[in-house]
Amino acid sequence: MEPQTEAFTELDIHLSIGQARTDIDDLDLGIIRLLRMRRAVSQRIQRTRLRADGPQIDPGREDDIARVYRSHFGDSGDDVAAAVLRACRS
Ligand SMILES: O=C(O)C(=O)C[C@]1(C(=O)O)C=C[C@@H](O)C=C1
Repeated sequence: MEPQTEAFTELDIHLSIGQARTDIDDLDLGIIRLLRMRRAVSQRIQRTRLRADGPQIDPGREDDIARVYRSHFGDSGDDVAAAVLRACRS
């Protein structure tokens, strides 16, 4: 392979990874925005239960949520659900 062609290919790869990383950064900001909105709603529910002298946590509901994440991400869905639920605790 010609050195020039190889250099161009490397630049091409570098640019395309850079663009993809910009896309990922934008997507992460969207996920963070959604997660903050989710946390606000979740904390409202948790506080309502606590004010009524109920438990903060509803394990049955958390199992249902984990099942949904598992159906989308397989075994790692459990970890994703656990992280989401943890981030949304009061
Ligand atoms: O759905 C509820 O009852 C909530 O309190 C919300 C939520 C959640 O973040 O999804 C939070 C804590 C509970 O253990 C279960 C679920």
